[in-house]
Amino acid sequence: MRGGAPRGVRFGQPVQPVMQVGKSGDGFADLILAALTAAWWLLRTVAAAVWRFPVVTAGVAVVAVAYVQGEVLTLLVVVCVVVAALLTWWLLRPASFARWVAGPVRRRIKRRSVHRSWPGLCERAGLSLMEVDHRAGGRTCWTPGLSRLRWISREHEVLQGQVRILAGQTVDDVSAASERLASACGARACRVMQTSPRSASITWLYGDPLARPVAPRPVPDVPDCAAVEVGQREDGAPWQLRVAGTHLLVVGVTGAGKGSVIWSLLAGLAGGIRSGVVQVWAVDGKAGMELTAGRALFSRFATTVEDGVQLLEDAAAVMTERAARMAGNSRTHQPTVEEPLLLVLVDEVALLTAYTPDRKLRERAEKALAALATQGRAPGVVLVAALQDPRKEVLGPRNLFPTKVAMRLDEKAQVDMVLGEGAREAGAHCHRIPESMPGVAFVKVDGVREPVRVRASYYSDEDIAELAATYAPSTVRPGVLQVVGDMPVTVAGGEAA
Ligand SMILES: Nc1ncnc2c1ncn2[C@@H]1O[C@H](COP(=O)(O)OP(=O)(O)OP(=O)(O)O)[C@@H](O)[C@H]1O
Repeated sequence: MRGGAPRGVRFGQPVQPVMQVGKSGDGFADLILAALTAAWWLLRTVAAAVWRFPVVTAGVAVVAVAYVQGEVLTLLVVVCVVVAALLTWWLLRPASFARWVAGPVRRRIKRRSVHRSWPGLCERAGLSLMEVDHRAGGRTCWTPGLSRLRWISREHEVLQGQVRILAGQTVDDVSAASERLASACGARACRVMQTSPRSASITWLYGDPLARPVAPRPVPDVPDCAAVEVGQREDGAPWQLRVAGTHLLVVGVTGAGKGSVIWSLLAGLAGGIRSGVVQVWAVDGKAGMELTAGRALFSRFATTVEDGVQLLEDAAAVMTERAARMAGNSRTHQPTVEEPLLLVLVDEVALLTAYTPDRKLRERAEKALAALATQGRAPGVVLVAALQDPRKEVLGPRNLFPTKVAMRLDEKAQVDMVLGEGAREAGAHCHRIPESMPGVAFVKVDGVREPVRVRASYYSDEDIAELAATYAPSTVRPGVLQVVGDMPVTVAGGEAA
């Protein structure tokens, strides 16, 4: 059994002592052995105390030295002066005291307490494995190793470490215990993310950087379509969304903040919209209520179901024509002014599919959406769809969206419906997002096991108006895909062809 014992284990606790004292039958030898054992125990205990409680042991040492030197009074005066100075600081400047004294001390205590209690935590959370040595008659309790424990965000109190999982365990086992690990450590949440087949990063979140609205990000002149910054992640890092070579589905009940994801995305791409490297065709099934404010950013805009379906079919035609041209030459589309990345944005897509009474229109919309979702990625035609109701009969090709954003949802069963099976178990509690936190969501990207909690930047009506006024696409350019009237055409010699 020991041969198969897990490698990389950092904590191993023998539960039953294997070494036995007093079997030699020689009284003097037994005495020496007992004295050596006692000395070894004392040495280990003192070393452990110094290692575990350095401040306390240093304090005891200082008091002992002062006592020996006969300077106890001087020490008392020094201690009183330091305490008085700290008290005055705390009373006069509580914020700077919290920043420079209380915060670091609290974080240090918390980090050490998590590190120290980790073996016990693992045992209570069912993450330990018991190994029985039948020959020696002992048992050893193995717990997953915890290393590199550090605060990755002091401001938001995010503590992260690396867990080396035991042979016979999976990262899912650690994920399943994450809620217990969070409450045992007094954290708001605990997230587990696989980093290699045998290890995972474990993050305890004490503060919540998403508790307050996230301010809009600066608009880059040249957008990075592989990582558009649209908000903040719960670990304090920026939330970046891939746009090129993917499709994005945003789902949430009314008022969940789907609009903020859309506006954040448009703002992140605005530099490209102005230069013409990105083109946005938008459909607002709610008669333009949501998107009209950004009308100037769109090369094409539909506010009725008929126009919306036509727009989707035209986008599918552009996609087919590009794909035919690219066949045999290139497999990835490089956005240029001549052939921009085409973002097809559909707000409340259900109005074109499930809620349209006209069966023919519905079928045309479903066909165009399915074509865009299945073939649009390579030729640079990206579908971004927002939806309130995640049921399959409302939007069929949900699984064809590699990036899914689930905002506040009504029922917990809807979480896996949007993000895929196992997402709720992995911590995506969209049904628990409070109404008071619009813009908060869980994002799941295909190929990444764990959903990530995020909040989109908030754009006020004034921000949107300014965005539209500043970043509207430049006018007609020769040889460029343009929309004239309501039709996409390539303009020759600066005039509509
Ligand atoms: N990221 C955000 N941060 C702070 N507040 C937000 C955010 N997003 C939205 N809100 C607030 O929530 C309200 C509702 O947002 P929004 O209209 O985007 O929701 P929605 O999901 O699009 O709803 P509907 O489906 O009914 O259009 C907004 O008026 C705004 O006040």
